Amino acid sequence: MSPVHTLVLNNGKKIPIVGLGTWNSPPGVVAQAVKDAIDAGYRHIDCAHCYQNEHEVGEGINAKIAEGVIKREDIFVTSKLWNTHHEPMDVKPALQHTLKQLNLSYVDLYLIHWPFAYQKSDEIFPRDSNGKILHSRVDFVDTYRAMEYLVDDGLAKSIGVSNFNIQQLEYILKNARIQPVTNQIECHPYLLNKKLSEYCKSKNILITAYSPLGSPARPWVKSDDRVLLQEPKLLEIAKKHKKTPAQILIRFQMQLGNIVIPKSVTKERIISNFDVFDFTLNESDMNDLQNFGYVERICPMFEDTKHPDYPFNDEA
Ligand SMILES: NC(=O)C1=CN([C@@H]2O[C@H](COP(=O)(O)OP(=O)(O)OC[C@H]3O[C@@H](n4cnc5c(N)ncnc54)[C@H](OP(=O)(O)O)[C@@H]3O)[C@@H](O)[C@H]2O)C=CC1
Ligand SMILES: O=C1CO[C@H](CO)[C@@H](O)[C@@H]1O
Repeated sequence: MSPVHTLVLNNGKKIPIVGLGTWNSPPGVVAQAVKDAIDAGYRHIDCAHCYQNEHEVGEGINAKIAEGVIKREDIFVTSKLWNTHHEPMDVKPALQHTLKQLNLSYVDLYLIHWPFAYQKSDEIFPRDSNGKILHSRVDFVDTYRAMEYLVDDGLAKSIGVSNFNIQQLEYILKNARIQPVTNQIECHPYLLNKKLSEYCKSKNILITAYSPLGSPARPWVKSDDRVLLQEPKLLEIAKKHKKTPAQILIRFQMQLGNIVIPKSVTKERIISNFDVFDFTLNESDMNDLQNFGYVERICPMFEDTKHPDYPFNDEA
């Protein structure tokens, strides 16, 4: 097995650069995907309560621990606090529920999934009788303080945030006792998030890039007929390096200095998406990949735009 390629978080802990995404990975399929990923060399799995498959993800991880392929400490497991559990008193029970689902005693990283809160509910998207999402106001610094206690308790080795904008990060940093180690955000050539990335870099907060392949399973948000994985310039770069377009997009994130979490439940893709350590994109490739122009946000959470903590009102 080749060495695990890692970056160092601002608390000195290591995080494997390439992780397996699990959103939209169906129960009945995802446990095998996790096992295939671990066999292929992945040592980082990105999960979330709202993906509703943590039980099966845990099955995959624990099967590989039981087989002796990995030990618990060899694998980096991330989960995320969902919007319905932002009240400080709900934070620890939410992680305890996730740990029970995963059948693990700690996560390596726990993130606030979004800065905005929904009303407490067992539903992922609680709605009123008109179908409108039931928002609530919880100061996310209060939520974050409850996250800090999870580190004290040893239930989460590191904590961080996801989908936070610069102002929201500044507010966290002003009040944090434990620095967030990462901001997990959408990042790919159609949405580079340059200002936010530069800000995070200046604060020693790593970017974890989600939807790095342009999330092709979300055609419903596309108002344009451009498909990232089929961009002519990307195909040209892939041909030149004898790599797949997906491998180029993953390598692109790595060379930006980001953690990257491509999702797949297809064994061949899981394997090939990890085969990204034996080539380098040159400066001109990197520039070309940063010149596609903004197309659109793949994960805009349109139903939440009126929430005062919605993060994307003044950034592209
Ligand atoms: N914090 C947040 O708010 C968010 C976090 N995330 C995280 O990031 C992960 C990745 O983002 P996601 O939105 O899933 O999108 P990705 O950009 O990772 O794309 C995943 C899709 O691409 C397909 N695919 C995978 N590999 C290849 C390949 N080599 N060639 C062609 N198609 C491929 C997959 O299909 P198949 O599985 O059928 O192979 C799947 O449909 C998520 O799974 C989740 O863990 C995502 C969105 C928001
Ligand atoms: O992580 C995520 C995956 O996609 C979901 C649906 O768009 C989002 O709600 C969530 O943030």
